[in-house]
Amino acid sequence: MSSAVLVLEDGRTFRGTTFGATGRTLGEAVFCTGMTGYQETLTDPSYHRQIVVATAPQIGNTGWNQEDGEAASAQDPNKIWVAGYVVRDPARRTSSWRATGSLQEQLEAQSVVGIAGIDTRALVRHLRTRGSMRAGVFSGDALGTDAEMLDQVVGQPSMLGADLAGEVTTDAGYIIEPVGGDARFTVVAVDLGIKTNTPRMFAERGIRVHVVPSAASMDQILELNPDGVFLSNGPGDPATADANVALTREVLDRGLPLFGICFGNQIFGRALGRSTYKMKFGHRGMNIPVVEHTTGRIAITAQNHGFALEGEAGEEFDTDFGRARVSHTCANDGTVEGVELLSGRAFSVQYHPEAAAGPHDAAYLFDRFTSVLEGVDK
Ligand SMILES: NC(=O)CC[C@H](N)C(=O)O
Repeated sequence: MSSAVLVLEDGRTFRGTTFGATGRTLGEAVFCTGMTGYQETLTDPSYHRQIVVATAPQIGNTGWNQEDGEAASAQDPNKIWVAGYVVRDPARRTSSWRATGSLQEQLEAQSVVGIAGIDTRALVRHLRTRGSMRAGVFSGDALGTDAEMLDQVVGQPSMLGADLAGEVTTDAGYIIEPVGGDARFTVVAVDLGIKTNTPRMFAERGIRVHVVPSAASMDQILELNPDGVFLSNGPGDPATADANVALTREVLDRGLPLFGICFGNQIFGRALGRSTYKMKFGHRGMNIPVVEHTTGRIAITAQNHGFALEGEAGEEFDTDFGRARVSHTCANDGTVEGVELLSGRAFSVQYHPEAAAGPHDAAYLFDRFTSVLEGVDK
């Protein structure tokens, strides 16, 4: 272990030791409050270009396994997408019957630069006060004077305006067949950074999923004869996703059922005429309470987002596709967590009903979408 330093764009530095690979990494510093599920977090494509800070003080005790990778579209579902990892106290020993190695070994093998041994509580309080910001982790030959390192940190592009879905999407379309044979329905999932568990949630409900690249055209989608369309989660600024918004508008024009999550919620909202904005520090974790306004029910949800749709709790509005409403908001800060057409044919949420990792409170949304498919005459 040698020394490493985390440099934030406002000039604050945290000195610690190397964790994983040695070298340099740049990205947006964000914090995740999950107590578990670090393997799923590290492999989630939505974290592309972000340096993730774990608020849980000890990380790595269950090592690394061959089952929990969420990087669906990479050659290896265990591909680590985060730009860097910041922890306080790495586990010195791996303890899980599923583990095939340690977290440290995996970070090194995939050349992911991290830092350990810093006061992550002070860092998270700083990010909560000042907001997520550009950062860098430096160690080994990459170490320089504070001024030299800060120059590199502020020289990188901001997450605002970053168009990243094309960097994480699948190169070619692929199919996930339903569990137990015959498909009741076919859904085309637009891969903006889709996680491994999402097609599984459809497959468990008798749905065949065609996962298509983020740049798929409406014609390519229609050739697959879908009963509905799904918009996945993904990295970057939703304000850049104009092509996906245009595609969504075509899907809605045709009256095809639509379901979106996270980035997909932002794109659906934009297709309904709403705009998005960058949040101060976003929502990342597995314990975020969301209110559903039609039922008053609260779900504890898994989340990972830094942008949000404009809107108010329960608000109804006119769109080119009929009347719509803000269906869900966050119980912590009132931000929009879901929108839907009043017709019920299209809806989306800002969180992760597929969990992986996280609570399963919101899994019923996959059942709701299946009911929408059941009700549609093709
Ligand atoms: N998980 C996601 O889909 C994130 C969406 C978007 N990149 C955001 O940060 O808000």
